[in-house]
Amino acid sequence: MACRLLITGSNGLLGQKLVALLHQHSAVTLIATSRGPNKLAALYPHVRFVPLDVTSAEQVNQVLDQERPTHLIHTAAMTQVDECELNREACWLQNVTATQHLVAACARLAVHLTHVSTDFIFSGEEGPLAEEAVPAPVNFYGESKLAAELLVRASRGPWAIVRTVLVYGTAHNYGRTNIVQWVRDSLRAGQHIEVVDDQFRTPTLAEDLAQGCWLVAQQNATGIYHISSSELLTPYQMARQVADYFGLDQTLIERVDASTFTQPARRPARTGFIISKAQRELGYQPHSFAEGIALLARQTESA
Ligand SMILES: NC(=O)C1=CN([C@@H]2O[C@H](COP(=O)(O)OP(=O)(O)OC[C@H]3O[C@@H](n4cnc5c(N)ncnc54)[C@H](O)[C@@H]3O)[C@@H](O)[C@H]2O)C=CC1
Repeated sequence: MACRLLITGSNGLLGQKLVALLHQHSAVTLIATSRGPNKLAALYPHVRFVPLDVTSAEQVNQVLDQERPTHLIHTAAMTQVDECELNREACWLQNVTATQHLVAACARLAVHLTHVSTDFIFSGEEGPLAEEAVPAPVNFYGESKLAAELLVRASRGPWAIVRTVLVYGTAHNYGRTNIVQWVRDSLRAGQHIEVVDDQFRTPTLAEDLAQGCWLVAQQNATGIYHISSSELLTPYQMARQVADYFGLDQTLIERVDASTFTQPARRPARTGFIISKAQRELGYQPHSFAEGIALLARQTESA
């Protein structure tokens, strides 16, 4: 299938992984878009880049009219949960209003839209969750992402929603850490860390999420898909695996409850996904957390 794929948020973690996955694909013409300058210009000079702030309806329409994609993967979002809680207007604009613009433009031009969503639309009482589970967000980020989902689901055009969980990975010029590097670097520095053992997630390797989004777009799949790993782990269990892999001092890791931390936004306790629909229908096959650690080690350890 020849496809013109437009990616929003191409400077972000998932956006970068999608570009890395698809930049040499013979059947794909990539159009990377992002707010601000292209962070991938030096790495992938042959990939077309168009600046796009998705909160502007005018820019969205202009870029889609000009680029005429057949598929669009919408990764751009305000993703920092506490920031969303504290700055609700900006969060709504970036997560909901922007999605509204994209839904309208994609429906108008019959572009297949893959929208990326989150486990944080759920209350976290009964994970792991299947696609049919009933959403009930416990924080503003979750509310905004649920509102965006509802806009996508009401679209007259072809749409899919990929929900994911606790994404970890490394990206170029990215400035944010992840659970694997945070634990490794803290323990290497001899720092004591407190890690929660009463929240459950199925952590997602960023490369797997990119693969899942691509499988959806490539197959013109429609509907909702849960894309993560299949291992339900607490951050404490993840930290122990990281320490084990790198041969670091486990006694520096203190097991705590989430109530130890005061954070602006509440976190759902038990999410994590059942991914059998994506495995069965799309052929999605995620890495284990142990494999993800090993991959990240290869990407980030100096020789
Ligand atoms: N990272 C995680 O643990 C999880 C992420 N998700 C979802 O996955 C998707 C991708 O997340 P990540 O790549 O990890 O996030 P990220 O924060 O690394 O990337 C998001 C990108 O969107 C860009 N962006 C924000 N507002 C924009 C605008 N108005 N116009 C253009 N670009 C804009 C940001 O600058 C950033 O580069 C998001 O929809 C997020 O809600 C869902 C669950 C967990």
